Amino acid sequence: MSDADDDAFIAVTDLTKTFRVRRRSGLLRRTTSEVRAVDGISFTLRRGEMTGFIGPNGAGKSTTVKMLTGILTPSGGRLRVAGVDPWKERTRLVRRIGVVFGQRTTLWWDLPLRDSFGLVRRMYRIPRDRFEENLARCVELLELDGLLDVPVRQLSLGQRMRGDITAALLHDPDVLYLDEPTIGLDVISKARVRRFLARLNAERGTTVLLTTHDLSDIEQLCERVVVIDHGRLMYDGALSGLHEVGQGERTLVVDLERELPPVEGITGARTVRTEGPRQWLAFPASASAAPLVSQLVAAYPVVDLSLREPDIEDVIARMYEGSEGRSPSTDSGRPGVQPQR
Ligand SMILES: Nc1ncnc2c1ncn2[C@@H]1O[C@H](COP(=O)(O)OP(=O)(O)OP(=O)(O)O)[C@@H](O)[C@H]1O
Repeated sequence: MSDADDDAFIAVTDLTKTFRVRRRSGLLRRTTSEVRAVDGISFTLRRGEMTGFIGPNGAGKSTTVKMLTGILTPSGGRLRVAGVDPWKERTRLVRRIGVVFGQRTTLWWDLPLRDSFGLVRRMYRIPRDRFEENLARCVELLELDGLLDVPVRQLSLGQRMRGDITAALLHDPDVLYLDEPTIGLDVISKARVRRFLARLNAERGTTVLLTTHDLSDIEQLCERVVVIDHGRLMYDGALSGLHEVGQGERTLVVDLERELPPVEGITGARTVRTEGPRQWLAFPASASAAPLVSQLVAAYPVVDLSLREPDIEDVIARMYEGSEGRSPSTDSGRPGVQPQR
């Protein structure tokens, strides 16, 4: 049996990363301090799992992904990705992983997409037939037809993102790290990218670690979510459990015919804000909106309605409230607020 068949395809154990930062203090003096970007996190991913990796800005997500890809060396702990130590065997690992950063492209700005892909083929020494087959598949599923001869600089954000995803997959990686793959995309482009990723995971069994601030990316793609903050593991479990732990709330935004006192008497909801004829009603994320809507429409002159999902920052903030007074991590490395997997 190869290491790739092991249950823990990616194993992160007590992983730590500290950076030494030099700061000017006063006119001439400089002081050195330490930033603990990743502070003893542990989790494992099985082969073929698609997992959300989330946390607020500065939580340590990128630093963790950089260690998983071998770009950064850990300060402590252990790491295995597809049986390989990323930092020590980076060149071996590179063939097994693909990386997509939503905020910057790995494509050549002045070259048409086709030429960028050709360079990727040479870099990874991908056999011609394998390359052609993978490219044709991505072009079809990501709807890149007609864009292959366009220079990258002329592509829209959504088109460029689909190009980046293709470039990351041409060498058939076993693991794909995606960092904000839907950031700035319109609804249609987002849907296209999500559909593609779901299919990739289902058909090819690609192990995917998805970093995003968009909770609906996670909702549509991942059953499991790993949350970190201040470099520490806050939660590892089902997305539904995260809502429960974080007591996530959804909001119904209601436009009434005219300005009225705060809406009341709607079972399971409470009015949290009013602004002219518009009112915001919060209710538990796990509850259905349908009964609230019927009660509202029966009792109030409703002109329009829309639903707002909780965002990741909200949910994490609530996790903190829920675990107030407790350390984010228990001795086992699992947080007090974390459910069992
Ligand atoms: N090269 C570096 N030198 C010093 N500090 C760093 C370095 N890289 C990251 N940090 C610090 O480490 C912490 C974690 O940063 P990281 O980029 O991993 O967070 P993140 O969760 O990816 O945030 P974001 O969502 O904003 O991208 C932050 O405090 C950041 O300032």
